[in-house]
Amino acid sequence: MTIYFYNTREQYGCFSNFSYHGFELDSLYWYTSEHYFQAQKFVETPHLEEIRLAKTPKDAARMGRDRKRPLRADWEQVKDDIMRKAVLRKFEIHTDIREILLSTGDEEIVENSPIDFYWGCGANGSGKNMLGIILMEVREILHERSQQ
Ligand SMILES: Nc1nc(O)c(N)c(N[C@@H]2O[C@H](COP(=O)(O)O)[C@@H](O)[C@H]2O)n1
Repeated sequence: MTIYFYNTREQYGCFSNFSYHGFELDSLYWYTSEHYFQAQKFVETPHLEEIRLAKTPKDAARMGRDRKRPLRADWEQVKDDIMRKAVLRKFEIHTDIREILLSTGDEEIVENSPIDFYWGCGANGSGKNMLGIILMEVREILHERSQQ
């Protein structure tokens, strides 16, 4: 049965990038994977630190999407790998949610976002669901590691 997630307060909310599962990555501490993802839009500029320290993941997303801050030129080419890196780190570090991810077995995982047709499935289910796909990739990596 397909596993849907979106709101951090609902079942499987830990799969959302907005869940408070912090980690160290690139020698810096990140409150959430959303903070990390949004800040990477501005590498080598002061906006990275500004977003890293955003009070909430919602603030980090708002700041990262605000085009008053110039987006790095290669963003479309690198964004999927940046998301992979952040999501893998999050589930490597936090044993409790790693177990939740592994407990989903081979089920399809879908970010049930009514507005996001890239990372989620969008309002009518036709979205790419890239975050769900990345979560399934990370699950596979962690499952293989757990068998070694
Ligand atoms: N909770 C939540 N609210 C939204 O408005 C969203 N769009 C999402 N989806 C997440 O947004 C992040 C990507 O943002 P960009 O638009 O590419 O900057 C990513 O974490 C999606 O999972 N979630």
